[in-house]
Amino acid sequence: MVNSPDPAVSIAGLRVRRGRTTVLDGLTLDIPRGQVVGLLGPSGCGKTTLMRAIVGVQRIAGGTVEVLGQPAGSSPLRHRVGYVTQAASVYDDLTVTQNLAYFRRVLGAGKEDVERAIAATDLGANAGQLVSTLSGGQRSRVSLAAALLGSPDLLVLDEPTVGLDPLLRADLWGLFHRLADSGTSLLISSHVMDEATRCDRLLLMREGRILADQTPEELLAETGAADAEDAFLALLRRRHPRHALEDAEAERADGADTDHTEEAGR
Ligand SMILES: Nc1ncnc2c1ncn2[C@@H]1O[C@H](COP(=O)(O)OP(=O)(O)OP(=O)(O)O)[C@@H](O)[C@H]1O
Repeated sequence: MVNSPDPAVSIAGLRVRRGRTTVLDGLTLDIPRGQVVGLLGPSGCGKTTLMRAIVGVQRIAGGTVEVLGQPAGSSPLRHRVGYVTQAASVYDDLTVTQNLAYFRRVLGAGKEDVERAIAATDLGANAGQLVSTLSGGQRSRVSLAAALLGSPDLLVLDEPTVGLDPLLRADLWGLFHRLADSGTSLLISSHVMDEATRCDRLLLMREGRILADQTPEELLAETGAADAEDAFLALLRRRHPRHALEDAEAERADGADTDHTEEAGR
């Protein structure tokens, strides 16, 4: 983990509408450099939308997004930001090596990058295999390998560990931390709460808002919860207005003689 005073990403007052929905409504946050930052929250809370805004492919309705000191999506960032979407974005009718050789040429990265990316994602045994014959997990690792070409300064990975077995997940988190140790900044989304403790820092998101922006240790200490899932629920009760309202309504429905001692301590 490398600390730096300049954030990798700096977001102020970000508003995004998708269709008729306001998905992000005034989001402000910084993502530090050289750390593995987890973006966690339930399905539909806006994780992908936030990532799209950071890589500069999302139309925004207001606010600013700066990446590595430049406006998100600007041309100097083209080779400095790697993005892996949830859908594998590699060619089925090419082998792993052919895919990476193609993307390397597009990016203008060095030839040695192909071998390095294959080794980092543990795809050596599959290098000569057509992507159409790979398993889902192997295929998503090819997308990740493609994102590693050219050694980007910021990697934005949308649910990279979905569908992977526990051993592969552990290997990938090991790779993420090695990349962070060498100075890469990583933003990794997941809706699997038990991945929270693998991150240097966490952004917990709910309905387009950031509920928490802290280290896993701080989150557990602050909430007194045993794990990230419980911490998330505790934060929801404390901080999320809609749930606070629902709790209050439930209490009112319970009647005037309810004992509120426990509720007050939350
Ligand atoms: N193209 C679109 N048009 C309209 N609404 C959209 C569009 N894409 C996403 N949304 C809505 O925006 C909200 C946030 O979606 P987003 O994909 O950012 O969530 P997410 O947290 O990444 O979810 P998941 O974990 O399921 O990928 C959701 O309510 C979704 O229905």
